[in-house]
Amino acid sequence: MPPAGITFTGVRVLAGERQLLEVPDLHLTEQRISVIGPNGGGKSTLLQLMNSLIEPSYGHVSVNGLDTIDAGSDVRQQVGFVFANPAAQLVMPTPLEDVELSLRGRIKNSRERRAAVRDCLEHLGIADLAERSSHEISAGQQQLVALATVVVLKPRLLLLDEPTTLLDRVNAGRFMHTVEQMCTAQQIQIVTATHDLQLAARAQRCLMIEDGAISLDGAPAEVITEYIRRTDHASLPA
Ligand SMILES: Nc1ncnc2c1ncn2[C@@H]1O[C@H](COP(=O)(O)OP(=O)(O)OP(=O)(O)O)[C@@H](O)[C@H]1O
Repeated sequence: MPPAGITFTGVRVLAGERQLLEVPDLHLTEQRISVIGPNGGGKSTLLQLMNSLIEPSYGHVSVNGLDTIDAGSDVRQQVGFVFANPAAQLVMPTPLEDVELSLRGRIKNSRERRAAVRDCLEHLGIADLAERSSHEISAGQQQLVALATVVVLKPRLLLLDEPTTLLDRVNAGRFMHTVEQMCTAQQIQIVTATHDLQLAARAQRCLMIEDGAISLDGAPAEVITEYIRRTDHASLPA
């Protein structure tokens, strides 16, 4: 059995001469991890390294024992990515067709494929949306459909990059509750980058990233308290 979790070893990401992120040594095995920190700190860069959307300039990232460069396509099969804006992930007229599109390469038989789609929508509590217009459903519903297009592929790791930015508090809470229930049931690891500190507090481990480095790493309550302390101070007018 390959080692579970995500490992960073001697990782540096450069854009030209500029260093965007440095992660010398990190091993993430907790089921729910949150990543917080100021704009431009490097949260999205960290997530994108985990599904080989970005390759490290130095060092290695591995997911469940697979190197993200040497085994990039295998890693992408294990990793699902949900972005802030669901509209970027929904391209078909209806949720049913969008989720089915994800499965085209996996299940050739159309009846089996439809059944798998309906099953997934059912699990996420959005079966009633299957044939609605994707453009007419609410932002919260669209985000659940975007999630469905990813989880129908049964990833082992789910990366959420500011997934509740466009949602109100009630829908944000519902969305994360659905994600957490499903991921716990299916043993999917979740890494969530977010500015929503209530959401970040729901994780088992929290990383704070600023200026391209992990500055705090530990229990969410402690990391978040320290983040608030530092930023309260910084946000006071001179
Ligand atoms: N393709 C790129 N080329 C050059 N620089 C980039 C690129 N992508 C991101 N950066 C820079 O890398 C740094 C980290 O950006 P990143 O998007 O990871 O931060 P973030 O913490 O997710 O920010 P935010 O909270 O604003 O989404 C920023 O300085 C950004 O300008």
